[in-house]
Amino acid sequence: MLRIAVPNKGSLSEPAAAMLREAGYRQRRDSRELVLADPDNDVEFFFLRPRDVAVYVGAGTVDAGITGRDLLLDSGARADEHLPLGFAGSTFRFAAPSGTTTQISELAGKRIATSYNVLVEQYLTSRGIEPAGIVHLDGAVESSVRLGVADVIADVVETGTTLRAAGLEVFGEPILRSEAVLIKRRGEEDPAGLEILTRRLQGVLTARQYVLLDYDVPVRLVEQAVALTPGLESPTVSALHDNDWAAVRAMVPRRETNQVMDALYDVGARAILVTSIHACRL
Ligand SMILES: Nc1ncnc2c1ncn2[C@@H]1O[C@H](COP(=O)(O)OP(=O)(O)OP(=O)(O)O)[C@@H](O)[C@H]1O
Ligand SMILES: O=P(O)(O)OC[C@H]1O[C@H](OP(=O)(O)OP(=O)(O)O)[C@H](O)[C@@H]1O
Ligand SMILES: [Mg+2]
Repeated sequence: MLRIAVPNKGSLSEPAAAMLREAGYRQRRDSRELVLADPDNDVEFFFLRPRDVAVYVGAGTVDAGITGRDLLLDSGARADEHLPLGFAGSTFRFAAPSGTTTQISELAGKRIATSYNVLVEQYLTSRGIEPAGIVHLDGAVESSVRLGVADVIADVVETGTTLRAAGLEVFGEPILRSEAVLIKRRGEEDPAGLEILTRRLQGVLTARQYVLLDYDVPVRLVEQAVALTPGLESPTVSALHDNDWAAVRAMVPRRETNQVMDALYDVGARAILVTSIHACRL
């Protein structure tokens, strides 16, 4: 049985469960369940704190896990990213009271509050910057400056709403771009079953990122139309009862759907239909 660690709480928990469910796995009904066996799929899920997932994977007591790239790198665990999962996207950034700090070099001699000490220390060391100290906090890091325990913070930023509410402003380049990732133990052969899990999750990613586009187009315009919808390998072109027309089917990136439909219509395609993909194996 493949043993998989999954976040039990926080921003990663719900979307991770949703993705696994879409990939055909059982997921817990009660958020207090700690372990869940899915014998039909030969896997077992362990619901752990998001920050601890990499620790268990690194120790080899579970075979794989879902966590954030930022948490993985901050953990220092002997675990590596295997597949980015496309949700819980965020950046990890420095921020300070609006208008007070504009450059990374100004961090020298400052007190920096964060929940991600390792990420911050590695970043500063690589640039030869010595802060006055790093204050470790568990959360609500944005409040630390107002409450006087730090001069600047380094924290997860998604929309920036929390920073603005605290009167803070980002400065410098992002320290890291993070998202949820599937991780495995470093330097070991892939455990049995990891390939199937990976292929299933890739199937969900593809189903989320692409739609299926069908349209009819006059035969003389097929080349012009398929240039707009090249598909992944090559689009399917089928004959229609009317010999002057052809039917085309191709996968199209979901976010480009409407632009592609407009362009196809301009070329002369008609009966343009969009269908969601429920699951796939490429
Ligand atoms: N607002 C957010 N948007 C996207 N990702 C986020 C956000 N907040 C946290 N994350 C990501 O979630 C992971 C941290 O999960 P964790 O559960 O420890 O914190 P949390 O989501 O802040 O939950 P809580 O603080 O309520 O326990 C990190 O990978 C982080 O990048
Ligand atoms: O840029 P935003 O969209 O505002 O999101 C970023 C905030 O979301 C998370 O906080 P969370 O609500 O989990 O609280 P926490 O700080 O206690 O972890 C994160 O730690 C940031 O504070
Ligand atoms: Mg949080």
